[in-house]
Amino acid sequence: MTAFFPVPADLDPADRAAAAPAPGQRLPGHGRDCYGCGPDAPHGLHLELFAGDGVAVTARMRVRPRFEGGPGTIHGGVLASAFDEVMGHVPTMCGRFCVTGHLQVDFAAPVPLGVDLYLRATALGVQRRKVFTEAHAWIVEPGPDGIAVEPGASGIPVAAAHGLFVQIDPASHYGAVAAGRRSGAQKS
Ligand SMILES: CCCCCCCC/C=C\CCCCCCCC(=O)SCCNC(=O)CCNC(=O)[C@H](O)C(C)(C)COP(=O)(O)OP(=O)(O)OC[C@H]1O[C@@H](n2cnc3c(N)ncnc32)[C@H](O)[C@@H]1OP(=O)(O)O
Repeated sequence: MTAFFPVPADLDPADRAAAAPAPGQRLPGHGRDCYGCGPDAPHGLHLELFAGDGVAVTARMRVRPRFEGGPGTIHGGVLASAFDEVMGHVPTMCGRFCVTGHLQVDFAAPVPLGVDLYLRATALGVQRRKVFTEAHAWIVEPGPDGIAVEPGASGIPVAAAHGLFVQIDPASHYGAVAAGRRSGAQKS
């Protein structure tokens, strides 16, 4: 799979925060209405997120009919959103809250509707407020509970992604957004 993503040579290592959830622990997500991870988002992805080893986050997702792009296949933007969400949680494993500055996806194979996807995202390193990430997605067999588990040898790699996430202070960042909304922007 070809990818063009400039990664600075002088990144600092991304250290796992002492308070990060243990590997395998379900992550709570960050908002019930979040398009990516919120259980109450009616059209959302309903990603289930888990802490991985080191500074890694994994996710599983069923490709619902409402995610269609080309006939019978996932919309590329939906897969990009899934990568955004799983990589967006990686900085939290380092105790940082970040927003997406740059997101890049390489699509390697079509993803049929109805399959289960497994995603894994890791940190490549940090530089000041920037956290560089990469992620991969596989089609996997459903697990015992009916949804995807870690890909074994039978996992089919379908896409990869890179991201640059920028650390913010949530109160001031979202406070400024809310102030802008009150001053006239409409939420539809
Ligand atoms: C209230 C409750 C909170 C509760 C929290 C609970 C925990 C939850 C846990 C986890 C959840 C996370 C899951 C989320 C998943 C989804 C994430 C999304 O989809 S986020 C939506 C899309 N993204 C945006 O809307 C950003 C919009 N952009 C901005 O706001 C700004 O541009 C921002 C913050 C990204 C940067 O602005 P500046 O003014 O603060 O900083 P500057 O100086 O411009 O950039 C800092 C560094 O980053 C580089 N940079 C910034 N943008 C870049 C870009 N696009 N490409 C390359 N470099 C970039 C700059 O060159 C600079 O680098 P140098 O340190 O100087 O080397």
